[in-house]
Amino acid sequence: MSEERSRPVDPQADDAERAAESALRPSTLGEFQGQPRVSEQLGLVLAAARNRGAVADHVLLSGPPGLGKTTLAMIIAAEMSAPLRISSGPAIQHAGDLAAILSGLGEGEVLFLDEIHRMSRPAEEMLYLAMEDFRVDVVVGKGPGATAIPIDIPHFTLVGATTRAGLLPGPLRDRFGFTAQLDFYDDTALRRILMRSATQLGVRLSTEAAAEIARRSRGTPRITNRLLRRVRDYAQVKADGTVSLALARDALDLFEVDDRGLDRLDRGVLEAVCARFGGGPVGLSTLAISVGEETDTVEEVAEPFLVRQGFLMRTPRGRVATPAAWRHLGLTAPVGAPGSGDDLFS
Ligand SMILES: Nc1ncnc2c1ncn2[C@@H]1O[C@H](COP(=O)(O)OP(=O)(O)OP(=O)(O)O)[C@@H](O)[C@H]1O
Repeated sequence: MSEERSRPVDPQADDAERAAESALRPSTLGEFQGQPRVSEQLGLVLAAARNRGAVADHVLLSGPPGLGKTTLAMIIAAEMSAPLRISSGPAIQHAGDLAAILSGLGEGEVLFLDEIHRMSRPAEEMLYLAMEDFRVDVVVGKGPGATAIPIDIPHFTLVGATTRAGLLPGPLRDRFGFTAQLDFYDDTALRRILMRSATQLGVRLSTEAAAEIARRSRGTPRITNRLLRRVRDYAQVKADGTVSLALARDALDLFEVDDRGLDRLDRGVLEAVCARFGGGPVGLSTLAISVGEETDTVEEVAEPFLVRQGFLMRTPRGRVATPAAWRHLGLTAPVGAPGSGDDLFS
């Protein structure tokens, strides 16, 4: 398990966690919380396909990890009463891998390709034809004598998922009939997810405790459910299993997730910028050394959330703490420092 993977606020999951998650997945669009626009649009697309007796258009789901792409793929298959096949871009390195998957599909099935942006180029080109004409060209032979034999494949719905829609080549993006960009969830949606998951797990959760866990979940259902499991563990060991507000706070404090969802790494980065570098600007590599982490970890794991929360700015001269960062740490910015009120923020 990597260092980041052991963070309670890591938006990614390993296989063991995915298995634990499967019990908590909503199975219908009605149960899927949040993302109201995506839900409504997708509901319409699927209902229209059902009414026509046709397979649904190909769907592209994009957004950060843990926001529900896999869950939506499962819901699409369930709503279309179709079996779901699951594969991923990294598993398809040769066009032949994809040809095998496609020719093994049944009529109307849903194929979920996670991390579709990581598929190999030849496989991607095969997918264009498959998506458009439900056909694959299998190349037989080599060199000048090679011939492409067209093979019809069943009509299917491709659900592609990517964390980086911008990395998808235009021709692939254009072949999806419906594209949904998933956004971070608001606290109301996360609270609803929590109340449902708590019922599923047999945890008695007060509404105040749910609000507290939601607030610390970084807008990500995966983190919400993980924090709930840890709070549940704490409640089972330290109390009678009932989760009150005070108990939720104690549990989350123990796991070092603060009241805005920052963990030890995030706070370490902010504290370094403020306390050691006077609020910045400080260069990425200096910052990484001062918190004892790799630059990649600081840049890819901690910073995106800190920037999104308005605690940190990336400037051409380096990282700079905002007034909100000083306030969050309970520190006062020295006069003249970024974030002190008499500088660029004032
Ligand atoms: N809208 C939602 N309502 C209820 N639960 C949700 C919702 N979205 C996600 N979840 C829960 O969050 C967890 C993670 O969701 P999911 O695996 O679908 O995310 P993902 O976007 O596919 O992540 P990754 O990109 O890492 O594959 C699951 O346990 C799922 O049940």
